[in-house]
Amino acid sequence: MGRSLRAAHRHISPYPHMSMSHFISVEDALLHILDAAPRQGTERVGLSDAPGRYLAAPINAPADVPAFDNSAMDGIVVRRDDLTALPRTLPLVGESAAGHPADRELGPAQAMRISTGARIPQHADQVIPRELCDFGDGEVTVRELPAHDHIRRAGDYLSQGRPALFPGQRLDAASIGLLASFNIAALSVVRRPRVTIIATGDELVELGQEPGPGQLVNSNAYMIEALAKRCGATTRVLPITPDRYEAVRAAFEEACATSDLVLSIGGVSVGEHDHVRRVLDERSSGMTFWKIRMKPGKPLAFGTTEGGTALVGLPGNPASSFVGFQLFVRPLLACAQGVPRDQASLPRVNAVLDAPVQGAGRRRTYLAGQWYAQRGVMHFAPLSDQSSGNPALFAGATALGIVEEGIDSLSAGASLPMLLLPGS
Ligand SMILES: Nc1nc2c(c(=O)[nH]1)N[C@H]1C(S)=C(S)[C@@H](COP(=O)(O)OP(=O)(O)OC[C@H]3O[C@@H](n4cnc5c(N)ncnc54)[C@H](O)[C@@H]3O)O[C@H]1N2
Ligand code: MOO
Repeated sequence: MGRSLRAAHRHISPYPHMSMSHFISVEDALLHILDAAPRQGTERVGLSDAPGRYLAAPINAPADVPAFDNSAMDGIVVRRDDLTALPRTLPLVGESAAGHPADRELGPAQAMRISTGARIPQHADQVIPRELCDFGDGEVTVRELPAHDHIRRAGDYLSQGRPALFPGQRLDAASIGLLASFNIAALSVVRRPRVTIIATGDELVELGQEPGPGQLVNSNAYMIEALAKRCGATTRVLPITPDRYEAVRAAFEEACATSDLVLSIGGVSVGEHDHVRRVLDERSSGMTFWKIRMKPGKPLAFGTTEGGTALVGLPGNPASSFVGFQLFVRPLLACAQGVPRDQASLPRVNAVLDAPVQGAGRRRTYLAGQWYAQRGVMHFAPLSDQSSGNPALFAGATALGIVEEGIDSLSAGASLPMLLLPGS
């Protein structure tokens, strides 16, 4: 794939006179990126270190769940055949409590106290919740027969050997609980992708330094690092790289040696000091594209090295970097960790727009906003200043509203799709 796309890319002039029809669509860009997602190896981790990791191999139930027939209610346990006529009084012959199963079987015309989760004694086949019983001295009267037997049979939830968790599944609290119930203390997960972040720009100063005239803090590196960590990666942020071709090339060289993914920030547009694209092209065995029909985030470069490292050049504007990450890098990191493609992107739902918004002609527009639900209907409230240079834009955003290509404006009340941003 790389070779033919590289050829296609070479055929197209990549510079400013490039027409909009040569820009790649968001969907095509994503397909190319996911085709090149680096494959991660696996490693073993203890259960406490497993939350948020991605399962490497299926986990089958090692035994029936539940492991033994047990009661779903507090009450008594009887033989159903003894309750053909009600009310019926039966002698209480013992108890099966959780953790203390009865040491005897249940005989005919007998009842036994039982608690939720306690083992069903042999020959018993009906639990009666205590609300349907009257207790006397050493006996119990059953007033009513419930419709259900209130017994959780061995293997009802999962039978031994059945697949319970699947490769690519992110280990959340519930799956960690299930693994613990299987008595699994260590397991195989996908190795975390190693991401190196290269911020380029002579105007940048390191966090904690005082910006001089015309300078600003390298804030994007921290935003991108936070996002990459949230997506399961380990991260390394290189010192700020000046706007010199040799410096950008050296930074990429260093990063590629130890990374599954190199993310650069800035210097990817057409300015005289923008060197990322050239370096990325030189390092790639198949640079796949450069410009995407979207706003913000139009200049986004992608390639892969001979060694399989993915290279993404994110634009420098904070909103452009953020959107580029959410649309392309998030799914790339998810797929690299085994998530199926159709689950790798942000969830998309339809919403009602709260205020009028502008589109961007032939580019698809992504708007920062907040979602809320009112009477079962999802709404999208766009934030006020949608400038891609605004570092405050996405700080309060919970959704990305989408204005499709070719739509110049949408009025309040219009329907639009939106992507839901996960909290991070
Ligand atoms: N003649 C043209 N100029 C520009 C075009 C174009 O098509 N023709 N595209 C514009 C668009 S759209 C974008 S997006 C930007 C992207 O440019 P770069 O990726 O080359 O980014 P820079 O020029 O390096 O920086 C843009 C902006 O972002 C600030 N920045 C950069 N890095 C950081 C960082 N790590 N932390 C915080 N802020 C950062 C930088 O100071 C600039 O203000 O190009 C347009 N220009
Ligand atoms: O693509 Mo740029 O991100 O419009 O500012």
